[in-house]
Amino acid sequence: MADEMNDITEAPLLVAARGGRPSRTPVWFMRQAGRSLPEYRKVRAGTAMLDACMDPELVCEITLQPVRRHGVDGAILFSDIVVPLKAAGVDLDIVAGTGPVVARPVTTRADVDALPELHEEQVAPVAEAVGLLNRELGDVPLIGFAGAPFTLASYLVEGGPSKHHERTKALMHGDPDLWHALLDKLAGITAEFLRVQVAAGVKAVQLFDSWAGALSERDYREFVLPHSARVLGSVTTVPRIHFGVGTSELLPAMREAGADVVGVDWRTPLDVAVRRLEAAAPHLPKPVVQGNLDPALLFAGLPALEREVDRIKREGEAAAGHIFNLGHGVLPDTDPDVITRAVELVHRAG
Ligand SMILES: Cc1c2[nH]c(c1CCC(=O)O)Cc1[nH]c(c(CCC(=O)O)c1C)Cc1[nH]c(c(CCC(=O)O)c1C)Cc1[nH]c(c(C)c1CCC(=O)O)C2
Repeated sequence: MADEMNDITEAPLLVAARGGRPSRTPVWFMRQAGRSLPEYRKVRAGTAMLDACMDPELVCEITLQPVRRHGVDGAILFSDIVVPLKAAGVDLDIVAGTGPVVARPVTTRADVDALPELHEEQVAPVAEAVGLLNRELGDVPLIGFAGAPFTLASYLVEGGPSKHHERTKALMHGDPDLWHALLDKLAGITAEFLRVQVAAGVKAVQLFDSWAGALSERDYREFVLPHSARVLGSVTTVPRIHFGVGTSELLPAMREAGADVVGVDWRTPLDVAVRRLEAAAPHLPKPVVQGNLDPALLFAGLPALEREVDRIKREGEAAAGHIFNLGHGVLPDTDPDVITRAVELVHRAG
C-alpha cells in the first residue's frame, strides 16, 4: 500500500542520479527487457514488436519481467525509439534481426515538411502503461526514454540501420538548413514523447543518442547538440540520463546538452570519463555517470565478470554518483542467470 512504501525519491537509483551515494550501488541494464528472457519470448510470441509497444498490459508485463527476475534497481519502460515516429504516422516497421526500417527515407525538403507532429493521444497506450507500472513497481523507479534527434534522423535518412551514416552526414553537410529543419521536427516529437511519459509518472528519463559516436565533436556541437539540448531542456522535473555508444570524445558536449547523468560505454573507464567531464566544466558540480560493463563480458565466466564489476565500481567512485549499467544493451544470447549474478555482484558491499 502506498503509505507503507518508502519515499521513492530515496530509491538508490534516484539518490545516485542526484549525485549522492546510496546504501548500495544501483544497477539496471539497457535492454534488460527483451530477448535474453524466455518469459519475454513467450509473451511476445505472435505479436509484432510495435504492436506490443502499444498494448499497455503487455508493456507492463514485459517491463516487470527483469525486475522480478534480476532484482534490478530500475525498470526501463518497454518501448522503442521509433514508437513516437510510428505513432505520429511515419510508415516504418521493426524487422526482427535488423531493426527499424523506414518505407520512404527522408531526403528532400518536401519529405521533411511532410513529417507529422506527435500528439499526446497518439501515444495514450504508453501513458496508460506507465500508470499500470507505477502501481506495480512499488519503490523501484520507472525509467522512461526516447531516441535523440540525431539517432532518429539516421534511421529516417538511411531508411534503416547504417554502419557509416553516409546519407545522414551528406544531408547534414550538404544542406545544413534542411538538416536543422529535420532535427527541429524530431526534437519536437521526442520532447512531446518524453513529456507524456513524465506526466504519466516516469521517475527518470534516458535520451538514447546511440549512434552519436559516429560524429566528430565539431559536427556534434554544430549539428546535433542544440537539438538534443532543446529536448533535455524540456524535461525539468526528473533526472535526465544522456547516453550514446563510442562517445568518448563527446562526453563533455553530451553533458553540456543538459544531462544530469552521463552514460558511458565500455571503451572509456569511468574515472577517465569523470576526469574529462570535470576538466571540461570545472565550474559545474562533480559529474554523475552511468555504466559501463562491456555486454560481451556477460559471456566471459564468473571470475572475469567479478573482476570487471569490482573494477567498474572502484572507477565509479571518482564520480559524485554512479549508476551501474552495461556499456550498451544486453545481447540477445546472454544467459539470464548471469545477468542476475551480475546484479548480486554489483550489490555486494565493498
Ligand atoms: C537504436 C535503438 C533502437 N531501439 C532502442 C535503441 C537505443 C538503444 C540502443 O542503442 O540499443 C531502444 C530500446 N529498444 C527496446 C528498449 C526496451 C527496454 C529495454 O532496454 O529493456 C529500448 C530502450 C526494445 C526493443 N527494440 C527492439 C527489440 C527486439 C525486437 C524483438 O524482440 O523482436 C527490443 C526488445 C528492436 C530494435 N529497435 C532498434 C534496434 C536496433 C532493434 C533490434 C533489432 C534486432 O536485432 O532485432 C532501434
